[in-house]
Parts: sequence; structure tokens; C-alpha cells
Amino acid sequence: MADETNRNLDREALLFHITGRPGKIEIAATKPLTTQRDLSLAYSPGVAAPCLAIQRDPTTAYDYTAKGNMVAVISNGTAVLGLGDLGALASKPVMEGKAVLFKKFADVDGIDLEVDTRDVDEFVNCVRYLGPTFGGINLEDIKAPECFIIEQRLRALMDIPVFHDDQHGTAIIAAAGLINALDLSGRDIGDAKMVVNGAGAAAIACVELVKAMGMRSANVTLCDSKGVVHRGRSDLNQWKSAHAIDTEARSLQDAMRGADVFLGLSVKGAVTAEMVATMAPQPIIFAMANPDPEITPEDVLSVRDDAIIATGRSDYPNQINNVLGFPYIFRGALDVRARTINDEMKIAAARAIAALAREDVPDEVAAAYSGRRLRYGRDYIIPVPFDPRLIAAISPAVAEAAMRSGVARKPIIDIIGYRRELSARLDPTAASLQALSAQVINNPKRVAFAEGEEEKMIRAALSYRNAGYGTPILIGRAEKIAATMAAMGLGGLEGMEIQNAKLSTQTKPYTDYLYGRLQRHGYLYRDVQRLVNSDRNVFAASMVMLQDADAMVTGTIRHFHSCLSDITKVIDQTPGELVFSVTLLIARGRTVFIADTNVHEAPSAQELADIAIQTAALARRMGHEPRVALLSYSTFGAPLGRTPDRPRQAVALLEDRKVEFEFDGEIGVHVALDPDLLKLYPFCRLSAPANVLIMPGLHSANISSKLMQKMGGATTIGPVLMGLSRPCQIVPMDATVSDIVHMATLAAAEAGR
Ligand SMILES: NC(=O)C1=CN([C@@H]2O[C@H](COP(=O)(O)OP(=O)(O)OC[C@H]3O[C@@H](n4cnc5c(N)ncnc54)[C@H](OP(=O)(O)O)[C@@H]3O)[C@@H](O)[C@H]2O)C=CC1
Ligand SMILES: CC(=O)C(=O)O
Ligand SMILES: [Mg+2]
Repeated sequence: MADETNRNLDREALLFHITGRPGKIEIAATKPLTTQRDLSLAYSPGVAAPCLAIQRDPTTAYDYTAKGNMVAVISNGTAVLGLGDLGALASKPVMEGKAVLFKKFADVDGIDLEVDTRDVDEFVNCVRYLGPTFGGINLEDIKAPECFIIEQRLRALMDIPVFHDDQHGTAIIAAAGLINALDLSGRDIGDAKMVVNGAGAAAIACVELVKAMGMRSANVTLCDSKGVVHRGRSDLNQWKSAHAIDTEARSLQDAMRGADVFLGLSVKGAVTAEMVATMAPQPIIFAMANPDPEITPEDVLSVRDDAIIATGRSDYPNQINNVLGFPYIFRGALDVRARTINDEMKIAAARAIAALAREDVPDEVAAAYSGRRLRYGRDYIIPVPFDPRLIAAISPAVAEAAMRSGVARKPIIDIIGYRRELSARLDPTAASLQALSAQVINNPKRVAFAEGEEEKMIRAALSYRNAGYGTPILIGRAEKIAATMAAMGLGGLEGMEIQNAKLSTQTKPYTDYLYGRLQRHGYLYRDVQRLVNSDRNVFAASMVMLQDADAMVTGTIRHFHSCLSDITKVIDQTPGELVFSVTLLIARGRTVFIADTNVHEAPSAQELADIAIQTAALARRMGHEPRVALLSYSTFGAPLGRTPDRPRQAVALLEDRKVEFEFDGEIGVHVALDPDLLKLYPFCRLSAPANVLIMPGLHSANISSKLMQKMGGATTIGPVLMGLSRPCQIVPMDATVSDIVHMATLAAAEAGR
């Protein structure tokens, strides 16, 4: 089963990378390039002006080009993750991945560069001349000891930060965990005795950082594959011998006796329970080899229930993972135009991460990891990767340390304002979607995929199962589904269910239930029977209604309205709520919620107010503080017309209902989204641009959201169907597999609420 799970993951990952534009990254223009005038400004002849300005004053490159926000992720592919020397080309997916994480977590523009040489001089020469292009260099997956030489030489040659993440990223996160583990076990770093297994890139960097933080050299014993790194050895390279000590210990087993701390940066299974048993009371054990640790937490706990344990894995508490560091460290370094990333900045990052773990965890973060106790203690010594507070905690600490240590070229005066700006810079949507996914993983659900014979639905169902969200139920004929899966080369059906509406033993109770609802609406029993047997939406909705499924998803082969009409034959709306749909548009790091994109053609003022209230609640559930604009072509009375009356009346209704969110209108969308234009209306109650856009009618809602998707390059989620008493979602007919999985997850999360 484990092998099958891995094969499924491999298949999905390949499909993920090949779908649409191949790979994970593209370049987008930040300036309009549509007219002859644009062209003459962006390129020749206008572009000569910034060129000459930069020649006169090179620091203006940060003002006139993208340099200041750009980091190169550079590898030669000699140590790709734990996979070994795969070469430069095969490392590209990892480097693209890292570039995307830079963007997502810290709005840094990462560009991957794969350099096809194993020769240190050639590599250094290639990278050293790239300085003008970038604000920083992130070296990645380069094997030891070459990585040490390469980094050392590039740091000396370049005037921008050069940072080998496998060394320092790992060290910073491990150090942060260590600060807290020492605190929780009542130890002083100056007295603690540490054993480190592994003497490669990550281990040497960890040892150096921990020593810079105050651990005494004599208290650190390093081991490599041949045992303890001691002064009597003649086979040590310069990086190992810098940490060799005088000691009688020769093996890891000798070294572990009485040690307070163990850091594993070596290989799976290098440590035994017997070794752990000989450590000091409350031993600290960070077994960080990936993907399998030096010793499993279960084995440690079998001999030491007083241990504090961390691993590199996400399926145990306390994950030491470098994604907690690099995006935010570079963000801080770039924002002060740092010349380098020095020890002061690394220590500041480690301390900031450690401090964040001691703070109260907000509900939305805790929700993403429900089932786990996220309160400072043995099982929570380090923040979790989807904590949206990381950026505002780490980047200012790094920036301040750069300023203190004299490597900042552009100091930040208002550090509080900077922190606020960082928090606002990131869109909480990704974190809230992660929270929803985590909720479903912790509370898996049975979701009916109504159009179960469709290839897209089958792939989405497989993906749903593989992600651990629960049991997908495909509605369709088993032989047809099996044939489609075989033709697509997809794996088996384990963990999935197929329900053929014609053969199901449940058609009788479903028909009885539905006949009760429809008998006075012109349906005979046999009409209802035919519906249940032949309409997969009706069958799936009946499953949800009679609790044979927790939620359903449909929509790839029939129009929204046709699906909604099928579903509402079976399922009621929630009392006091409207049925309508909300589309989330994500563009340029900003999310807006647009409603009603599908149901009410010309909503009344009352309906607009209801839509506003329900949409604001959805926005809040997804981590956004709602600021609701009731939109029109008119802004506060100009120009006058009949259409603006309804949004204006809806605002009055919201006032009467004393809702607890910001709202205003009628207002034009250009004003609602633009902070400068909003200033023209000082009485307006929106304290910042709106993020919930209530459209005056279906035309504008539907057209604008689709236009943004097709022309504006916005990512859309939804339309999310609101107001039904059971969780059902209807995807658009052009939905991708990922869209369907998102909507199924959303429905499943709704079922768990
Ligand atoms: N959790 C995290 O965030 C991270 C974890 N890691 C993990 O750390 C490990 C090392 O990575 P990295 O430093 O980049 O790799 P390197 O290749 O640079 O170093 C590996 C080191 O492990 C030593 N080693 C191998 N086998 C044993 C053994 N049985 N006992 C003791 N030491 C041994 C090697 O010894 P010798 O020098 O004698 O060959 C070498 O010093 C990997 O498992 C990696 O997954 C790395 C980065 C981040
Ligand atoms: C996490 C990482 O950077 C590595 O395993 O190489
Ligand atoms: Mg790496």
C-alpha cells in the first residue's frame, strides 16, 4: 500500500507539472506594453534614460529595475534533496519549486538557474558575473565539500547576499528549535553538551551557528561516517578539522553517553534506542535526515518519555523545515539592500522563529493543524509552515540585524510600519485553503462525484483520495469507470467507491424521500423513480440528503442552472439564507470575493443585503477581514440613475441590521479598489480598498469575474455555492482537475463545520 501511495503521488506530481503551461513558473510584465508609447518607454528609445541613470549612479538599479526583489535559485544538481547527484537539468523542478515558494511566502521574485558543471571554478565564474541581475543568490543542492568553497568564494566576490540554504536555512531552523528545547528543559546554551551526527553541508552549518550563539566548542562532538571527529584523525578535511576536539570518545555510541542534545544530519537509522537511553535527563533529539530520520520518535519514546523530539517530517510534531526560513530571510535582506547575510542576521532569524513559537497561535493557524496541540511546549517548539505571521516576525528581525551589523545599504526607519506592510503584503487565501485541507485531512469526508464517468471527475476523485481527504464516491457504471481508468493508466480503486444509480440498493429510500417532496409539484412516483435512477445529480444529492455521503460535487458536463435545479429538487436552502454563488478572484497577491455570480439576475435591495452578509461571513472564514462594497456604475450619487438605488437601499438595510463589518456604497469598482480614489470620499466607511464586491446584478457579476479570469490572468476559486442546507458544489464546465478537488475539499470542509 505504501508503494502504491508513492506511485499515486508520483503520477499526480507528473500530471501536476505537465498540465497547462509546463513547469511551475512564468515571467509577468509589471508595466503596460500595449501602445507604441509604452514600447518607446519600456524599450528603445526611452529605456536609454534609466540605463544612463544607472551608469551614473548604480544604486538606482534598485529603483529602475527588478533587481532589488529578485533572487536567483542556483544549483548544479550535485545533491538534489536526498536524491544525490542528478545533474543540473534534473534539478530544475526543485529549483522552480523553490522559486515559487519565494513568491508565495514572501513575494520575492525567484528565478531558477541550473548551471551544468561540477567544476568549482567554472561554477563560481558563472555565478559571480550575475551580480548585476539579482538582489541575492540562493545556492541550492550543491554537494559538500564543494558547497563550502563555492559559497565562501562567491561571498567574497559579490556584494549581494549569497546564501546556501541547505547549510544556513537548515541551521537557522534547527537553532530556533534548539533555543526553545533548551528553554523547555531548563538548560543554558553555554553548558549544554551536543552531539552532531553527520559532518556535511547541513551539519557543519548547524554547528557553526550554534557555536556563534554561545555553545562551547569543547561541548560539541561531531561524528561522520567513520565515527567521532577528534584531533587524532588524519583523514579530516578543513571543515571537519575546524570542529575536531580532544576526546576519548570514538564512536557515536561513546559520544551520546550523557549528551544533552543530539542533532542528526546524516542518514536513516543511524541512532539506536540504546544510545538514546544513555543521554542526559530530558534529552533533546533532532533527527533531521530526510525523508527518514536517524531514529523514529516512537523508538525514542520507547526508552525516553522525557525527550524533546523534532524531525524533518510533516507527519510528526516539530518539523524542522527550511521553508520556514529562506523566503523571509531574503525578504528582510532585500528590503534593506543588504550586502550579505551574516551571523547576526541568521541568529536574529533563529531567535524570531523561536519567539514566534512561544506566542499564542491564532485560531486560523490552529485550525489548519487541528488534532495537534499548538501551544508552546514539547510538541510545539517551532512554528508550522503555513503560519501567516512568519513574514512579519522574521523579515523585520533580519532587516534590523542587517542595520545593526552595518551591512544594510538602505535602512528602514519605521520598523513598525514595515512590519504592518509585510502582514498586508501576503494574501491569506493560501493559508486558509491550507487550513481547509488540513481540517478535511483530520476529519475525512465521503464526497460524491456526481459525474463519475467523466475523466476529469475520475482524476479529481483519485486526487481527493490520494490527498487523504476521505472516500470519493464516483456515481456511474463500474465497468465504464474501470475502462476509463485503465485507458488513462491510472492506478486501482482502493479507497474509492462506485455507486451505479441503476443498481443501487438505496434507490428505494431515495425515491420515497424525493416523492415526499415532489408529489405536489406534478411528479408521479414513477417520475421520481426515473429521476433517481437516471439523473446522477439527483442521485448524488439524495445520497447527501440521506447521509450516505457528506457532500457532493458536479458541474463538468451540465450548465450551472441545470445542476442547481437538479440539486434543489432534493436539498432545501438553509432557513433565513439565500442561495447564490461567490467567486473568489486572486490576482497580484490580492483576493476579492464577487457575488452573486450565478443566481439572482436583478437582486432586490433586501437580497443584496443578504448576499453581502453571507459573502462577508465567507470572507471572514477564509481569513479576510471583510470590507464590503455595494457596487454600481455610480459613486455616491454621481451619476444619478435608477440602478444605483438598489445598492444604496441595501446599504441602508445593512445599517439597520447593525452588521459587524465595514461596508459602503453605492460605489464604482474603480473607487472601491483604489486607495487614492477612496480619499476623494473622506466620509466613506471603507478604511481600505474593498475585498468583497457585491454586484448590482448578475450581468456585471458574471461578466466581470469571467473577464478577469480570461483576460486579467486572475486565478479563480468557485463559484462557491452558498445557502444550501447540505454541502454541494457546482464547478464550471471548464473546471480543471485542481478546481474540482478544491471545490470537493471546500464542500467536505463545510460538511465538517
Ligand atoms: N530537515 C532538514 O531541513 C534538512 C535535512 N537534511 C538532511 O541531512 C542529511 C545530510 O544532508 P547534507 O548535509 O546536505 O549532506 P552531505 O552529503 O553534505 O553530508 C552527509 C553527512 O552524513 C555523514 N554520514 C553518512 N552516513 C553516516 C552515518 N552512518 N553516520 C554518521 N554520519 C554519516 C557523511 O559522512 P562522511 O563525511 O564521512 O561522508 C556526511 O558528513 C540528509 O539526510 C538530509 O536529508 C539536510 C538539509 C535540511
Ligand atoms: C529541504 C531541502 O532544501 C533539501 O532537502 O535539500
Ligand atoms: Mg536543498
